[in-house]
Amino acid sequence: MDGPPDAPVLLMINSLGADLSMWEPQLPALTPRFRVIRYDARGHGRSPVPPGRYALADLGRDALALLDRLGVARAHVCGLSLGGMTAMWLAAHAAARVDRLVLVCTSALLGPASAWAERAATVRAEGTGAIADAVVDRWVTPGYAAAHPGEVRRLRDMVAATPAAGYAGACAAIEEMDLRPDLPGIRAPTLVVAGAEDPATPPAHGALIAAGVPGARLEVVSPAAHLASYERAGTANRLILEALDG
Ligand SMILES: O=C(O)CC1=CCC(=O)O1
Repeated sequence: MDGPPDAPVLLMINSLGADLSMWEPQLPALTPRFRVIRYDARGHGRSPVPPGRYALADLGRDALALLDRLGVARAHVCGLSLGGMTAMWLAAHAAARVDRLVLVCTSALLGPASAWAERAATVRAEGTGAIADAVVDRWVTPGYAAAHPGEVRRLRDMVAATPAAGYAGACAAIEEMDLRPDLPGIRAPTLVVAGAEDPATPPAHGALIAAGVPGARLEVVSPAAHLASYERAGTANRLILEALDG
């Protein structure tokens, strides 16, 4: 946890193939105002890696268990991609625990299901190293990659360090997810952030969420690919602060 102990709590949830370090570019801007809780989603980073397929509800209940353990009754929630899906699940199924929502480069329905099954099978057979380059190609724009080779190596290493069973288990959660019916019931004030050049969850996915959640607002950041909060940290931080402070 980072930030003043008595500040409002902000829970940040990582994407598929990432760990809690993906939020490091947010810390200098957010920790003066918020008690920031970052954690590794199940199957990722240093969290346990249960065998088998995960469901989005598993990931959501993990987040609730963490809040319970930390004695946090209610938090703002910010998630990117799979983390954003978990955040939407929380807002829909545990509304009393969620204050405001920031959904970054995410989707309410991310098909085709067969692609997730195939990716999981590849990872189980060959490891996460086999897909790491392709994943990072979707995370940052070519311009950013050319200018920041060290960051690209770091991101690639993060993907490759994700346990294969955890990555594959989380693919199943995306394969089976359809949050579209939940969107109209979300009452948390919601900001949706999309990356204009995101090939994984293009802005149309963010637009669908913003159209479905009452009162939600969409911001499209450019140039930015899937890891928009990493590539365009300054813009993302400003938007997050506006959404949570407003
Ligand atoms: O790796 C990708 O294709 C992008 C992605 C989808 C869900 C997620 O968390 O990352």
